[in-house]
Amino acid sequence: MTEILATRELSKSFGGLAAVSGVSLAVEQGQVHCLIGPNGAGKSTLFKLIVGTYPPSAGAVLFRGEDVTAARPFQRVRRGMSIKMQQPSIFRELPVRQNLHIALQYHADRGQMGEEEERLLELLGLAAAAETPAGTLSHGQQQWLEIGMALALKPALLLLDEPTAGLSPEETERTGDLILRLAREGMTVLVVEHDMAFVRQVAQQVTVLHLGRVFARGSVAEITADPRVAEIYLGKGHHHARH
Ligand SMILES: Nc1ncnc2c1ncn2[C@@H]1O[C@H](COP(=O)(O)OP(=O)(O)OP(=O)(O)O)[C@@H](O)[C@H]1O
Repeated sequence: MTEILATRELSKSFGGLAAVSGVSLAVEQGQVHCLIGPNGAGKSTLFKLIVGTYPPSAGAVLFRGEDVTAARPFQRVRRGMSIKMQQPSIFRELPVRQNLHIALQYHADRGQMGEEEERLLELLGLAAAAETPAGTLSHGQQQWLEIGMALALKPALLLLDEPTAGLSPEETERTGDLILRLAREGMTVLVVEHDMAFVRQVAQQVTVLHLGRVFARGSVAEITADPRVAEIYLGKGHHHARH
């Protein structure tokens, strides 16, 4: 197995607070890797360190064998990271197809754009909504469109920050189906997620963060059987895993 992404002893402090401390994480090529943990565990901060939103206080980020710790977000994207953040980035007034068209301009060659649009529309389950303004789609459909725009960049690694936030259980399961389909096609995916049903559906590897550190790692079966993991979710002062 080859690592596509690794962090080495990565840390980030805000003032006196160590949001992420000494996190070493390895994402294997072709796997769906989920990053979980109770509220405040440091998941979003770690994600932002990986994509380059924040510089780390210490440690390194390695992507496809290169040290990208000092690389800007757009440089990481150019090297093959594609990111769906929580904040929407679709063009709401434009039809779904046009959104994909814009995202594809960076990668698809002109002759293939139409074909790629159709492939993505079908993959996302949005073929019937192709001419609908993106802003009028359901929340779930908007999330899928966002994933499609990230996919249009033909990434080596797809990074998703809480792709099921605010979705119904049905929409969550469909999102899981989409991720599984991408995984079967060989995509590597790193997902920050709260929803354990979704994690069970998609994850091959799970890393549990707690208080900024790696608390546990393993397969879904190993993580869900670990009583220490259950304890941190139920611990006083923490919220339960959502849903
Ligand atoms: N920009 C910031 N400035 C100061 N403190 C921050 C900042 N971002 C995060 N923190 C703090 O760092 C810790 C980790 O937060 P982070 O958002 O990474 O956790 P999380 O696991 O993503 O939580 P959630 O599940 O609630 O999204 C928290 O104590 C948070 O308050």
